[in-house]
Amino acid sequence: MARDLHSFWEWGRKIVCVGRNYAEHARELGNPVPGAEPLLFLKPVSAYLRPGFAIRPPRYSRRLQPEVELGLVLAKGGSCIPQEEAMDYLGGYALCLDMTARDTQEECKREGHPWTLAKAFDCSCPVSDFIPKDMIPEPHRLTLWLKVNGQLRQQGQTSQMIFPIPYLISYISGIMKLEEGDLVLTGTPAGVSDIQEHDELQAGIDDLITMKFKVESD
Ligand SMILES: O=C([O-])CC(=O)C(=O)O
Ligand SMILES: [Mg+2]
Repeated sequence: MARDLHSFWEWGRKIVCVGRNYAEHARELGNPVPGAEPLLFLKPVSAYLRPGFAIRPPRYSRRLQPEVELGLVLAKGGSCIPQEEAMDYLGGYALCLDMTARDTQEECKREGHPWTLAKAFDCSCPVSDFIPKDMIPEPHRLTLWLKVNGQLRQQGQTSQMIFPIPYLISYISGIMKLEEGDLVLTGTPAGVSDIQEHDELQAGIDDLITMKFKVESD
């Protein structure tokens, strides 16, 4: 039986993240722009954080950065989904932050280690309410934005994605089965920057949806 996607973070199965899907962001970190294939990594479902709860930086990082991203919520599962059918597998969207311990990520890159410590810690996936698919008829014509303490830090158009949504669903499902309730983060536009304790983050998709999170450490 189909489950209620409005609470997908409570029962969803996995979070698949796409990296460097906006050329300008890849360049701002001095990374190569992906060639033929997207860059993928995973977050566990324990990374989910809902508005009302504070973002708590991991103890080993001094440079925490939010990345505003469009999330895709799967309504049904499949393997090797053809691009032409990919949108039928989508149930809707969510606004997400891919919280990144940038100093840890730089060390992982230097050492050739996986990004788990940099990307998969508790609180590393703040997520908005579920947005049903029919509320976003043109997902490649959205503006994603992020303000820190009221100041605009990131603003980007989903039209700038290197790999568009149907391609991503098809590509990922050819590697790992996508399941109902899975979330796909589609990468962040340019403008990432450090945040500090007590900062207030506000992110949005145009004026369609917005969410707020405070940064606290204990
Ligand atoms: O850490 C990175 O820059 C890769 C990434 O997640 C993104 O591009 O959204
Ligand atoms: Mg990201």
